[in-house]
Amino acid sequence: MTAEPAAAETAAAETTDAVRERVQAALARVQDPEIRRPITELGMVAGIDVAAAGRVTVGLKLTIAGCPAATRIEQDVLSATESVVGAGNAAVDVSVMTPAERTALTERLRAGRPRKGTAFTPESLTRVYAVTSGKGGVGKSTITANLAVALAREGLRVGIVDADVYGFSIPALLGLAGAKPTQVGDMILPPVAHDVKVISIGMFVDDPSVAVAWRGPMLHRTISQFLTDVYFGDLDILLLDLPPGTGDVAISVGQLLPHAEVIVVTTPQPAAADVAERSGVVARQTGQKIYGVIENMAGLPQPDGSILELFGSGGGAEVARRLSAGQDEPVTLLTQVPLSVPLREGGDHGHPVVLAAPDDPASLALSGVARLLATRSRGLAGRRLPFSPA
Ligand SMILES: Nc1ncnc2c1ncn2[C@@H]1O[C@H](COP(=O)(O)OP(=O)(O)OP(=O)(O)O)[C@@H](O)[C@H]1O
Repeated sequence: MTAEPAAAETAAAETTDAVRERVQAALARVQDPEIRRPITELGMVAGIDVAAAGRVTVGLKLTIAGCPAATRIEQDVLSATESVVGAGNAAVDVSVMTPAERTALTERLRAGRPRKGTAFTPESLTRVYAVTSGKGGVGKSTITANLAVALAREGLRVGIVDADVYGFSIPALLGLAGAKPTQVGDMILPPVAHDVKVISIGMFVDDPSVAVAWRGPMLHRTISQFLTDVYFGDLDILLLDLPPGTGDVAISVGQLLPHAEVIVVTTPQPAAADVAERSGVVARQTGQKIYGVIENMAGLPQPDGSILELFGSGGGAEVARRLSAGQDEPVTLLTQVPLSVPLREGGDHGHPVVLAAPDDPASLALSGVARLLATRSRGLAGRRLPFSPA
């Protein structure tokens, strides 16, 4: 009988194809941790070889040699393959993309956007908030980091641009101290922490005193590059941590992101209201809208239930009141974040308080603002309307 071997061969071939298909489906669930897209969409699966004995070897192409996420991706590919063919029956053959493959990847990620364009145009669906303060040390970076993480926890796609040239503390606040972005061709992949994509001036300078000496044009170029060359993908919300005060960065952000809305952080000290108000006024002069004020370091709850107003009271409401003067829409005081030891500790350990201690009063205040931002629609600020005046 000749029919039997032929049928057996067909069955074996079908099995091979079926195994390959199932492995392919399993690999489609493996994400590149930096790009956050399935590796199958990124051209990172070079092949799936199913040997006669059912052993499967997956060819994995890393974007660059020494890719920081290499071990994790390789392990995820192995686990995904083993979930189909069983432990011990899978192997991963790792290589690196050729320059041409890398270019194809970056083109695909740019999705037709011109090489030098930013994804964050006024027409884009990403809401942009610039967090600013009149002076340093009022907790602006801590608030930015916690808002970002709380927004990501709400299921939003969130990125942070840390443009605080004098105190780029966002990486450390999110547990990314020392992290460096991966460069794929002319594209920069931002490190990810707690589901938030982060890019910071601090990731590009080894000596912090170097960046502090940067002046307007250099700062402008750097922020512009962050907005064009960094692959954030489709974001729901981009937060910018601005340097305190009213300097060059605020002006650059006004030019590069005219639709950004500003959140002013201040302390309860009425004496700090002047400088906080000024930072808002400058933002407004550069064409941005002020969304609201956050008062940080409000009263410290005491064991007996009383509140110790270490930094006085009323500063946040005062700044909101002054910034509302002459405006059609009042600027609101979004929340008062109390002084909190867990908040400070969370920052020191790179584990934001909204995750580490979600029931802490500071977490509740910040999560409340995050929910507010999460449910706001993009609005029309800075957006070109689809008609022109007659
Ligand atoms: N509500 C709070 N309770 C306790 N500590 C706080 C609170 N907010 C901020 N801090 C602490 O205050 C210090 C300054 O905070 P942070 O670095 O966020 O300020 P900043 O305004 O971003 O400063 P700069 O602009 O100078 O970088 C940090 O040690 C932080 O942990």
